[in-house]
Amino acid sequence: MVVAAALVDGDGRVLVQRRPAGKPMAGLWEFPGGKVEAGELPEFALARELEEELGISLDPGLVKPCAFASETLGTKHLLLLLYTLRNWSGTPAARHADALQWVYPGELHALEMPPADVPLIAALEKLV
Ligand SMILES: Nc1nc2c([nH]c(=O)n2[C@H]2C[C@H](O)[C@@H](COP(=O)(O)OP(=O)(O)OP(=O)(O)O)O2)c(=O)[nH]1
Repeated sequence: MVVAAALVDGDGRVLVQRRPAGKPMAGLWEFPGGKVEAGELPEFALARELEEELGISLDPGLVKPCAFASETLGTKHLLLLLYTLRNWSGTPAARHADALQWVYPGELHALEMPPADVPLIAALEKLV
């Protein structure tokens, strides 16, 4: 199970990051996040991952469920839970990704994203 967040700024743009060389799906744009560890609540896993990947801190109670994807990836099955987040502390910085960008949800269609993310764009367009 993987949790990810669309950080939403005051203009209604969302943050995406580019997966670095050496990782599966390198070069694709994704929502910051990562795997939920055993015994961890999803919202706390998300707060941990966003601290590690972006250097921001957040209240796990303030993330809002947005959509999910269920997709077979090679020999594994991915359950991806996407949340939105509008309040956090700190300025996001690319600690793991090789680039960050803020885009309007409609602009996500033009980015190369993992297959599981593509159906999530429509949900974000409605919610943001
Ligand atoms: N973070 C994130 N992962 C995604 C998205 N879409 C998608 O298919 N994935 C997949 C890619 C990976 O197979 C998996 C996330 O694993 P990861 O390896 O990036 O996560 P992690 O940060 O826990 O990584 P690591 O410690 O194993 O390096 O979910 C997305 O939008 N965001």
